[in-house]
Amino acid sequence: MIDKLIERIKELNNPTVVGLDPREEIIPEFIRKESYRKYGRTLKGLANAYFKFNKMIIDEIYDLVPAVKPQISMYEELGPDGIDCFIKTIKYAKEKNLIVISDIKRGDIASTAKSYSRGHIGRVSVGGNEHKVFDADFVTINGYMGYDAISPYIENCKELDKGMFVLVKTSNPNSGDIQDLKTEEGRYVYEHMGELVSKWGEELIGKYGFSKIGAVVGATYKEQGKILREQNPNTFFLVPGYGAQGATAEDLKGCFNEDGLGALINSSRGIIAAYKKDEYKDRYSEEEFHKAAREAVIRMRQDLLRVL
Ligand SMILES: O=C(O)c1cc(=O)[nH]c(=O)n1[C@@H]1O[C@H](COP(=O)(O)O)[C@@H](O)[C@H]1O
Repeated sequence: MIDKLIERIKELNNPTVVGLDPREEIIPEFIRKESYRKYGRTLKGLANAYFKFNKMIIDEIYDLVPAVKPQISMYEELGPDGIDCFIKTIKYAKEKNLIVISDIKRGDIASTAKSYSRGHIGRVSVGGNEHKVFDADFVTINGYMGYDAISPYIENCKELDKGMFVLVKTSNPNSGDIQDLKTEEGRYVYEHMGELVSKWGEELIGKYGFSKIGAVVGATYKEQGKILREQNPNTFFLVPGYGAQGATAEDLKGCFNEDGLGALINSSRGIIAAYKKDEYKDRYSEEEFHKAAREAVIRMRQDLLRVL
């Protein structure tokens, strides 16, 4: 799947992934009203609104970007209806030939991780009957519990051609609380985690020289991105932080190698809530939120290609 992702990035000349992180406050009123009329102001009503929102965004950007990244928290908090919307969103995105990164950031002991892996990128067996549940192409994983917390996903990555992105240097303001501590050898913890991820992925390297096991490297940490890129030539980066978190194209340039590969840049609020921003408000109505999202994708691509 990492090879397919790289091929799609090359075909579209666009290393962008759109984060599908719906929140009630960014769903346009016409979608909320219609859904609440049908299902009431209920969790089901909001989950239905999320799917309508996601579908309109996907229909507007599927020809421009290689991937989407639904963040499971926004769906989980709505309970079963939210999970149903998450599953329907993944399914619809894949029907539109989009690669799906399920942002689940799971981390647990091997026996538990096995269930996460089976549900999200594997198959669940019921009386010998194999079921695909979430069926994402990639998942995000927290590997700070060590190798046994990620090893159960490797089997599915190998057998079912899936992938994962392991947290290495996260984009949040306090990532340094742990990730910037120094090891006995005098390296930063994030460097050590980067090296572990490289090692964990060395058996899964595809034809473009990148492993199915990638790393999450925040665009908000320019120097660290450059260091990690140099230290881990076979590790593909999922790079959040652009746009809403303040990172710019210059900040993330170091995440790419000299061939302009090696990173997939995420933007969630910057794309799906573009219509609420001043530079879009006067040209797009709420009903045209998906058109604003398309323009935001086009502008992001131009911004990225400017530095590549
Ligand atoms: O795993 C992630 O995707 C992730 C890692 C990280 O270090 N920082 C980070 O922001 N993310 C996710 O990337 C998305 C960023 O959203 P925006 O800030 O709206 O573009 C959210 O879904 C976050 O959960």
